[in-house]
Amino acid sequence: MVQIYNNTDEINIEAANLFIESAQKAITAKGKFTAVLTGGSSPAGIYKLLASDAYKNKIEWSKVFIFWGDERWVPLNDDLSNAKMSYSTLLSHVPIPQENIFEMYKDGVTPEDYAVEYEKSIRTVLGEEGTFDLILLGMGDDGHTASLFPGEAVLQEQTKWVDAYYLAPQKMYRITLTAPLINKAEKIVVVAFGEKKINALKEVTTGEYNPTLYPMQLIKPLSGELLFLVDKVAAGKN
Ligand SMILES: O=C(O)C(O)[C@@H](O)[C@H](O)[C@H](O)COP(=O)(O)O
Repeated sequence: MVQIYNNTDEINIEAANLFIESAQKAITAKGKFTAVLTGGSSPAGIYKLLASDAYKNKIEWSKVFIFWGDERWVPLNDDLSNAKMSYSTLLSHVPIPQENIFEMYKDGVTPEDYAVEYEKSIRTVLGEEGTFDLILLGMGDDGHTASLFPGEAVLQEQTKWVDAYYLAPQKMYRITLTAPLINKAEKIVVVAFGEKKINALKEVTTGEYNPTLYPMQLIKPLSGELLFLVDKVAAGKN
């Protein structure tokens, strides 16, 4: 479902509310909340809101487990690191135990080996079903999501939950959750705003099925819910 908002602030409030709602529901039902954060620039406003006094006290952070949808294979103090951005805007400001945070990068190992290790961590926390309570995703101007980029072999992956590969156009390794794992989630929230997203959003939501070109089309939850929170600019209504 695509929900259209007037501006980014409204999207941030809705996404933060959905995060709180999912967290409270999961913690009441099973004593823990498993969430996946997205990288890119779009979620910073959501994270800052969640870290604000009005929001952060609504969550029992000791029962929250944080993973990422994807990561650029760079050290945690690099400005390109999705984890670095998530710490500076959210995780450093809330009382979450460090052992509940699963960064998608580790010094001294190869990205491929770490993908295997990361999948093990997911299985340990989530069990063999691999159902995250909430996955936040962004969408690139080209229709990629997480590090599922157009034309890359990772789009074909059916077995692995986590994969790592060299993304030649960006000259860097990427590590990413795969579509089959993402699709097991209870709720998937995609955030997209601004003019640059107009074409991708249109192709992904109303165009022909061509996930090689628009990988976001691979995101089709098995039994969960998929929500696009977009502004009217991205929706082409301005
Ligand atoms: O690390 C990344 O690059 C991502 O997680 C990526 O999939 C991102 O979400 C989109 O590229 C949208 O990025 P923006 O939010 O910056 O538009």
